[in-house]
Amino acid sequence: MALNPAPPALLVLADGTALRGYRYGAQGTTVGEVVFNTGMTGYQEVLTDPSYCGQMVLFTYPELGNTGVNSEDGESPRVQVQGVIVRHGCRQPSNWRAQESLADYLERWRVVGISGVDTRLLTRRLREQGAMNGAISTEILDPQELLERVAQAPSMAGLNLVPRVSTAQVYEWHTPTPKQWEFAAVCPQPDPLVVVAIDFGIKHNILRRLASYGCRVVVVPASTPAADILAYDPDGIFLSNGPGDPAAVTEGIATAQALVKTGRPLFGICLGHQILGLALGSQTFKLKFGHHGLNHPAGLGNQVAISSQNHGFALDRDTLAPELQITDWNLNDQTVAGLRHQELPIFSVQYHPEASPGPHDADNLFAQFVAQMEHYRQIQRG
Ligand SMILES: NC(=O)CC[C@H](N)C(=O)O
Repeated sequence: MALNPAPPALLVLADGTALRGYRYGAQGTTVGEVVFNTGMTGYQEVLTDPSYCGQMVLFTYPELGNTGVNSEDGESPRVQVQGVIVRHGCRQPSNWRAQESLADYLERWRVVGISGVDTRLLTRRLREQGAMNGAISTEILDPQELLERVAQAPSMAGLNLVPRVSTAQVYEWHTPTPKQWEFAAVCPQPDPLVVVAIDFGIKHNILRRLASYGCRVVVVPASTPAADILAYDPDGIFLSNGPGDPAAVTEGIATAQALVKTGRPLFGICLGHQILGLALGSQTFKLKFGHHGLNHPAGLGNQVAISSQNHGFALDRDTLAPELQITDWNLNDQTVAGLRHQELPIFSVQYHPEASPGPHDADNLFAQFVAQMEHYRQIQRG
């Protein structure tokens, strides 16, 4: 039985590039910043990562959706991306864990996508000119008309998207990484360390790794003042990943400033790393096309970790506060990938140690956070 051909769809970029393809996901029109992701696996994790809020993801891997989607691999309870761009979108998945096809999943979450477009051409354009806004539509099929929609969209620089994705309620997280996927020694704790995680758009796998390392995790909204965080008497505070321009998250930066003064252990990932840097007086800038992939080398000296990355902004190495020491460079472009405070138990990484796209190289950072919290607790309890 022949499958009905998918209905037409149109993609335009802000520079006027227009490509025709087929609907892959929901009907409608969507506008956002287009970024390319070079990962060969993990599309479900990408699509549900709250850090992608406001962005349309162009997958450079040419075949998407083969393993479908399941109820376990989401990094948050919903699809977060603004749109999906693929070369070939599989409509009939085959995998023992598949519960739904990717196209149906996108449609269920009302996310507009396009397949059948030349993703190599688009990637080259974004590499040459930088990430830019774009639109996908299944209903506006005239390039000029769709381009007018793109022109109305705000630029990512200056956008605070954290309120769109942060939790409204405080909750506790208890679920560790499932046994069949666990790869590091887990230390069960009789008197668990208490971590308050500030949710700027937190990924489930960060919460799972903290639980796997024996922590009791209290997740709080991004707008929670420092005094309310300290009311939990946490052994450590975690600053999560999240979407948008870090410099626009002024409330989070002020909270981090207050927390730094307490001397408690702080650990930041991605947006959390940028917020810690900003809190200490450093500045951020927008990268040309960002880092979105699974194999970015990060390191210093002869130590290199293969890391998963997803960010469009970075801390400016020339404005780093003097008390911050660089622990990792992104070895592709020499941007700052990791920091440690010289005196206080504070450290952060621009990459994602919780992601395990094959390598688990950076998972030991969670052990490092735990060691700092244990040390802090010992000192406090004398
Ligand atoms: N994954 C993240 O936390 C991304 C941080 C920030 N939104 C950036 O694009 O740089």
